[in-house]
Amino acid sequence: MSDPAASDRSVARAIDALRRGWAVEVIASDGRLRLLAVESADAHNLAAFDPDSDADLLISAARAQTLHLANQREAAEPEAPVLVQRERWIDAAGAMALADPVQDLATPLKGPYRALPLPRPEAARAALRLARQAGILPAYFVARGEPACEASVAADAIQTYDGGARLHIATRARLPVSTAENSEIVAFRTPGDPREHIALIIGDRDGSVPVVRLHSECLTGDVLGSLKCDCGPQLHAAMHRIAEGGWGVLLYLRQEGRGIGLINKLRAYALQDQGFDTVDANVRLGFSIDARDFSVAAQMLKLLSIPQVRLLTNNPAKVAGLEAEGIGVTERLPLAIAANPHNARYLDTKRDRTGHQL
Ligand SMILES: Nc1nc2c(ncn2[C@@H]2O[C@H](COP(=O)(O)OP(=O)(O)OP(=O)(O)O)[C@@H](O)[C@H]2O)c(=O)[nH]1
Ligand SMILES: [Zn+2]
Repeated sequence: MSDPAASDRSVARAIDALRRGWAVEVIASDGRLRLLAVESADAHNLAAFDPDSDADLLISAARAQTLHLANQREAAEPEAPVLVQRERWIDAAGAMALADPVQDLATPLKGPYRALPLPRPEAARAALRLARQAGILPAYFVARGEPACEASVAADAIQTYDGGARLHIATRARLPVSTAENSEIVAFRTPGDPREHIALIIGDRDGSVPVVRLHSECLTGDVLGSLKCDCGPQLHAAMHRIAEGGWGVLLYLRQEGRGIGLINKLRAYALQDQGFDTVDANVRLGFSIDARDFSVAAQMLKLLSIPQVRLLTNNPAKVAGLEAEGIGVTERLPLAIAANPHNARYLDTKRDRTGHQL
């Protein structure tokens, strides 16, 4: 598809369809797959999609490995697709138990499952990517027949999908906050993504390079005061640091759960309750360790006419993400928060496994 807007539109429609439990067709150079997301399947839509109960299941290699389906060549790469033969006893709930590692303790695995050769790997890979973009578990029923599909999308469109294209400032207003009475909120909108990012500009622009914080949304930490992470205290510490420096900007990015969405983050928490760390939990669910794209933050800074920043972060990926998009990071300012018994392991894992520095 040559028109980027039309291409993004087809992906947006497919994402919407998946979340609603509607069938989607993914078309690649190696063929087409007709798919129903396991997460949004129920007896009703599954019967319409798969009247003969012979649809196979597509899952991530990470999940296949947990299910001991190790006979897949691609199993070394956790996000790769694996096709599993659907046994007749696997209904919608059974498929969810197969797809969702959180249920493993409550629903001892029935198995054995049988992996099948993957006839259309390019289409399958694109389909799993699409599920991750939709914030649902990367797991599908794959029709053998030709059920009607609500949306049809090309693998190339999924690959190049840019939900953040055409970001613009939608509105701005004064917003006195407890940390800084002299603040202004700026709201951003993009047609392809319902997530509305915001910037809080603290103080008056004075020509100096501003202190900037990129904060990824964390409902549990920011709003509920969760002790499992450091987000809430980091958010407030950052606002104080910016206010002390005279002027600066907090970018509040709606990238919940490092970009996998709230529900999948809570699934990761359930796996952490079972002993997995934050990195392994993401991978076990079939996601990458960090699914965020910091280029949206760079776009926001450009729209605010801020070419250079002093960045409050321990995460080198944020520095690299801004610099890759042409924002100068003149200084990195660490943002350390005292650990508590609930988040000590999380903070250690960030340091040891995701390259966070202090
Ligand atoms: N998937 C997942 N996300 C988590 C977990 N704990 C916290 N998060 C999310 O991680 C993100 C943390 O965001 P930030 O504090 O901005 O980023 P950071 O990578 O920690 O980097 P700095 O704080 O800047 O050093 C938020 O989106 C949280 O919702 C977890 O266990 N799993
Ligand atoms: Zn958090």
